Amino acid sequence: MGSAANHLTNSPLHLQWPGGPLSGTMQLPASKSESNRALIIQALAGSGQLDNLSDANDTQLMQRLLAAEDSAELNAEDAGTVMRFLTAYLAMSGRQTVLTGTARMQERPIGVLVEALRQLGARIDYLGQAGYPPLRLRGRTPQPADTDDQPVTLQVRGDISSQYISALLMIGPLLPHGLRLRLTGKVGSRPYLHMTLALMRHFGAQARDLGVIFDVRPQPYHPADYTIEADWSAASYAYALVALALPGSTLWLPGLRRHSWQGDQAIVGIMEQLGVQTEFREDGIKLTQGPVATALNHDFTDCPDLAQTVAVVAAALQVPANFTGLESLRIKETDRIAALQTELAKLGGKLTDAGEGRFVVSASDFEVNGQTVATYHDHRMAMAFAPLALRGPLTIESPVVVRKSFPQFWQQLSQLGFQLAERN
Ligand SMILES: O=C(O)C1=C[C@@H](OP(=O)(O)O)[C@@H](O)[C@H](O)C1
Ligand SMILES: C=C(OP(=O)(O)O)C(=O)O
Repeated sequence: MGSAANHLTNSPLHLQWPGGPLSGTMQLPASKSESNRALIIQALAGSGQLDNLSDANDTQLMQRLLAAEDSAELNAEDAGTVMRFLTAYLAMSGRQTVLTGTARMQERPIGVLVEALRQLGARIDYLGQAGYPPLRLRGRTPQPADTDDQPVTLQVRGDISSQYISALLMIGPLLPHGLRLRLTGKVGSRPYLHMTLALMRHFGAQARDLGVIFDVRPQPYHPADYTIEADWSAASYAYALVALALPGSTLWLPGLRRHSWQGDQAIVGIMEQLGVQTEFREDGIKLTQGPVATALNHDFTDCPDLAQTVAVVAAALQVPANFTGLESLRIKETDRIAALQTELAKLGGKLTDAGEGRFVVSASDFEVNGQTVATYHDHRMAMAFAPLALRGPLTIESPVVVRKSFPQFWQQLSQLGFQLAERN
């Protein structure tokens, strides 16, 4: 399918729902988080078959850069996992290269990871602002710790991005005596750390969460096969569709598992309160409608990527909501708090900073009537707002942004019956 049919362009995309309940199947992409971990671990483990790798740009990019790892410069674009996981992988293998990314990536911090890798002997320079990409990797000097028989213990902040910790964990089995990470601060996105450990163990490593300490033994990976699960973060947009659609709407989502390694499966419980029921079947889940709660409270510390979807649905359904754990949203593809505030306001919704980490979602006259939603180079802005087209005509700017995690997103909406037209 070419990019024109998928609307992977910068022309604003006009969305309209012809009316009536929604039903059908949404084919989800594979999890980019699982895919990108499996690719790094496979590169360290040797052969083994990875099935259902994501077609997301973040994963295609990881594959391309791993295949080109001897290049003088590698561009991780806007992919956080690619930037962070490759930094650790390449630094530990002593590569000399430059790792860069988009202008936004150059504003996303990486100092915690670089500092930890330096303690493991990696020689890394900042080519721009200290603490941010681009980075020059200049090989690795073996550290005295390599000759002790104790694992290296590093203290790592857990309150900026869990991706630094995942990146370090995955190289742990290669260190002569393993690695111990002592996490400090409020640890965000912890389920992503457990996904990392689960995949590492699948490929033969010994790695455990001991609470404050994560412990990786110096046991090498072995090759294994793995089939990537469908993406629960992407599933959140299907939940939003069912929450916003007329009574009697249903959706079938193949490829999601009851026992998932993805923390964004938390969408099941959150959306139950916003009127979506989940039925697990052997090969996927069926979404149907149910009662809507009168209010919603949720802490997004463990599942930051769901916050935009849930904020938009709560505002549209006029369910007053209290959110906490949104700290990391300001350093993602855009400042997601600011982006949500601006775009919800166009529709009559509000995201108010109530202080001490609490945000309130509210809406008085929420109406979708032809507004244009800006996307700020953020796939999740496009996909979180698009389901509102069930409530009225809507235009999404720069629909191409979805390619980061869900390149078939617009095609899937079209197959469900949405009318899509590019505006120039
Ligand atoms: O490890 C991962 O695959 C991810 C971790 C999370 O980032 P943070 O740890 O920076 O919150 C999440 O937001 C991102 O989309 C994917
Ligand atoms: C934050 C995200 O990705 P990353 O940090 O990997 O760029 C995301 O996909 O929402």
